[in-house]
This record gives sequence, C-alpha cells and structure tokens, in this order.
Amino acid sequence: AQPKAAEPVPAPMRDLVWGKLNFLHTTDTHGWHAGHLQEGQYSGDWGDYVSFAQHMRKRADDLGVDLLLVDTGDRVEGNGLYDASDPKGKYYYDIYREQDVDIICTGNHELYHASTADAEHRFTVPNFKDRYIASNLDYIVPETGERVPMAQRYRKFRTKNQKVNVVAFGFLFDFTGNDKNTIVQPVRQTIQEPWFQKAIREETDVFIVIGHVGVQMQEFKDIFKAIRAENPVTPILFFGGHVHIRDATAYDDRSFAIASGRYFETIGWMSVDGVVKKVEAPTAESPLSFHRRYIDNNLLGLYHHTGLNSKTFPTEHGRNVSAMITKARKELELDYTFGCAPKDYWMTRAPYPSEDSIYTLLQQEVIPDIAVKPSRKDVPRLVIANTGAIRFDIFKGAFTRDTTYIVSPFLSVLSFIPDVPYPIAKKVIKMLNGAGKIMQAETHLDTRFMGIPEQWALNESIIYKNPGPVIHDGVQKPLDGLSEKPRLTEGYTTRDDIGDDGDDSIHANINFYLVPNCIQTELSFYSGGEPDTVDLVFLDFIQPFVLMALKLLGGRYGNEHVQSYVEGTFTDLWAEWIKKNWSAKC
Ligand SMILES: O=c1ccn([C@@H]2O[C@H](COP(=O)(O)O)[C@@H](O)[C@H]2O)c(=O)[nH]1
Repeated sequence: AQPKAAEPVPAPMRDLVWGKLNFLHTTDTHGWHAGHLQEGQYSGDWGDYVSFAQHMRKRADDLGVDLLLVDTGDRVEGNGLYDASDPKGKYYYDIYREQDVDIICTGNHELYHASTADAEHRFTVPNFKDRYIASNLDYIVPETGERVPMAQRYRKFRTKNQKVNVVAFGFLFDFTGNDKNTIVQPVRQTIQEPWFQKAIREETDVFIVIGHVGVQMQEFKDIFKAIRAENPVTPILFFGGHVHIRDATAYDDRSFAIASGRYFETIGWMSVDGVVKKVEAPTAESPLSFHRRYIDNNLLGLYHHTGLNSKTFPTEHGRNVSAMITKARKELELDYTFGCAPKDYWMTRAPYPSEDSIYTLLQQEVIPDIAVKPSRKDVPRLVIANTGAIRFDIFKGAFTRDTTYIVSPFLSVLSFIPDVPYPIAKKVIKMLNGAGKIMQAETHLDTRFMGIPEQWALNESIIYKNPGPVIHDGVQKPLDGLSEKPRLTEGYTTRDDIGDDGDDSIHANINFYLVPNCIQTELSFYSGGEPDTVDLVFLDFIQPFVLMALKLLGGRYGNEHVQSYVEGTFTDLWAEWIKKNWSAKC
C-alpha cells in the first residue's frame, strides 16, 4: 500500500476454491493503481497485486494447476495517477505493465479521445504483445490512415502446468462514443466474420472470452450462442466488466461468467475443475465445476489468501512497483490539498435530493457558482449535468488534486444553446430522465448512458433494514447496538445469479439509492412569471441527448446552434470552486 494509505481493516473471510484452471481478474481500474488511500479495505496498490500474483502463481505451480491473469479494460480515466499528468498517463503505462497479465483487452475509456487510443496502441499493446486481444476493434494508423486491427483478433495457447489448450477472444461492447482513430465493429457482425467462424472451430479444450462487456449484456450472450452452437460440451469462460459491479452468471451448465467491479476495489477470482481436457473425452454429463470470489483489495485479505503476513507478503518486484507509484504521486503532487470537505457526500449511499447527496451539492452549491457566463449572467438559464459525470463519493477531510480527478476526471465542458423557448426547454430534463424508450426507439440513443454505470442493471433502490456500521471515520460501531455481534465494516454484500456467497470478506450492507440520469439547476429566474426563452446549458458529453430531446419536443436545433458557455473543463471549474468555498485547513 502507499505510505499515506489508510490501515487495512479486518473482516471475516471466505476462502478461495482452487481448480485446475484459476484466474485473477481486474477490470475498470480507471487509474486507481495506487489503491484507495482513504479506504483501508481497498488500500492495496498495484505493487501489492504484483506480490499477490507472484505468490498465487507459486501456489499454482506447487499444486500443478494453472493461474492466469486477465484484465478487461477501462484502465484509464478516473484517478490523478493517470489524469493529472501532461500528457495523461505519463507514469501509468510503465506502472501498469509491471503486472504479468496473460489476457488483456480494451475498454471504452481507452477510446473516447484519439490521444488515449494512440497511447494504448503505442504503449499497452506492445507491452503485452501476443497477450493483447482486439476481436472487434480496429485502429487507424495516423501516418498512413490505414485501418489495422488494434491487436490480434484471438489467441491460441497452452497453459503451463495442466497443458490445457485455450482459444481466447477479447471484445468490447457495441460502443459508439469512440474518437475518429478507432473503429468498433458491432459484436453481431464480428461473430459472422470468417476469422471468428474459423476460430470457434479450432481444436481446443476451453474457450476464454474476455470483454469490456457486462456479463448480462446481449453482446456476451450472442458470443456464447455462436461458440456453443459449434462446441456442445467445451467449457466457455467469460470475464466481463464495464458496468462497475460485482456480478456472475452461467449461460449454461458448462459456461461461467464473472465481472469484477471497479476502481481496483476488487480482484476477481474464478476457478474451473473437473473434466476440462478434450483427451478425457468429455460428454455433456462429465463433471465440471466453477467457483467465483470477489476479493476485496485489502492487504489483510491478500495475506489471508496467501497464508503470509506484512513481513513475508511483499516481494521485491511488488515493493519496487509500489515505490514507482509513490514517486509518480509525489511528482504529480497528488496530495496537494485544495480544501477540506466538511462532510461526506455520497453518489448512491444517500437519496437524491438530500443534504448528503453529491448531486444536491452540485445542483445547489457548485453549479450556481460555476455556470456563469459574464456576458449573459442575468439571462435565465437551465443548467443540466449528467450524473455519470460524477465518478466517486467525496469523503470528509482533505480534498486533494487526486480527489479532483477521482470525482470528476473527464474533459467535459459546459456548452449552451441561447434563447430556447422556455415551454420547450423546461421539458428537456423530463425527457432525459424519463423518456428512455422513446429516445431509443427514435434514435438508438440509450439514455442510461448519461447516468452512472453502477445502476445500469437496477430498476429500484436497494434499501436494507439494517444498514451496517460506518467505520469511515475510523470509529466502528456494533451492529444493532449489540456488542457481541460481529463488528462488520460496510462494504460489498453481493447477490448474483450464483448466490450471495461471492464476496471474500463479509461486510455490513450499504444502501443504494437510484439517481436520475441528469440533474438540473434553474438560474437567474426572475419572480413573477415564466421567461419566454432561456439559455439551455449542458455538459457537452450529453449534447446528442439534449439535441434529440429538443427535436422530440418540437425544437429545431442541431450541432451548429451549440456554443461554448464558459472556459475550462468541468473538472477545473470544480477544483476552483473547492479552493474558494472549502478553503479551511483540515
Ligand atoms: O466524458 C465522459 C465520459 C463518460 N461519462 C460517463 O461515464 C459513463 C461510462 O462509464 P464506464 O466507466 O465506461 O462504465 C458514461 O455512461 C457516462 O455516464 C461522462 O459523463 N463523461
């Protein structure tokens, strides 16, 4: 862990179940390779993961089984370690490559900006060579304009100890928000391609499909169907991501799929045992078993799973990687404090609106100050922000340069359309929040894309009768006020299609309150009647949705009507606001 990280916190543990094939899985790490410095239960850093993987590989060798490491993308955007440097990722690429990942693919965040996709192609693809797979992603070479596969389409290999033959794919969901230098081929088209049809007919013991795709998403189901049609009994293993949740499912009894959360809070574990190899002549009845665990990135848990302790756990390689991170954080001045958050502000742990909601803070305090265009400051305006633009909670205490990127990493800016008739403009927010079906039918725009990924698969809030004790401030209170009950820390209490025993650490529940796709602030409205027109201000990320909503409401607006509202990214404006408004020392 990093020198200033919170101490790890103990929790009752569930053990890992080993099989012939075993996997460690990371996804959606979003630059959190220094770990969570403010949360002891996720404070392991990339160096600790390097140490952990070394010990686990040794264990696999001792047992004569295999361990493979998988990463399913969105490694960038979301933390100062990636975002605070110029160029972005100056330190990240060298830190990330220190982990010996066996199968790796691309996420959508590697593609939003041409510069990010270029860096991925220049650094991570060659760093991982034949272990990088891009089944449905092409790259446009800047010098020649030539369209080439981002990496190989699929990979065939044999595992070290069990000599299991593997055919592996690496997919991205049908993403359309990529910049001009990449092309994402829809999965349904890709699986018709001759190379894919050939690959699924290769002689193999196991298929491994890694993807930046939620395990409940149609893309994975389509891939499964295509492979299974040709391979009635071959095990098919899926490693997914994108939706930032812990999840697992089985598409049939000889397949298994896991998604391993977000922000390096989780290291996913999957194991497969039974009749895995073709030479054992498997039939549909041959025994095959799958296990999954969501390992908290908590040092005490990593010690538990390796049977080691604080002295014996860190390897030389792991220590060196932790030191690289410390050096990078120092050079980036990530601990530089802009101000002091007076309390915790939650994305989904508190209802919106409420005084503890980060969106209420944004709507009522931040936006009124930052959404001001001097030349039009008295013009009535509606300011719309998508909730997905906020990526993490704010914890009471120091608000650092790192926190700025953790909360708001994107390069979004405030844009506006001047003088929109108010009767139309006032209905836009309702359309963005409630008319998903109409929008999708008209345009294939999925309005959930404006909201937070964590709730894409949720229809209602999850409210527990006995939410757990808060130890965030370091003071742990007993559950239900009964001191003899176990003192659980708040954390993941995952329920997936397999059951409710997936988490390696037993935690107290956390409530999850649904939030809308977008929030709106009304500014400079005068009393005594409605304005005829307003300036419609919005984050540029949601521009296609706003234009579509206006169109559906009878307004005739296109990209040509959109203008810049204020200078600077939303992230910079937040940081300025914090400096001015939370200037007290902690
Ligand atoms: O510029 C941006 C980019 C993304 N978002 C939000 O993020 C999610 C996608 O998050 P994943 O990590 O890829 O799951 C997107 O739906 C937006 O809500 C944004 O607001 N601005």
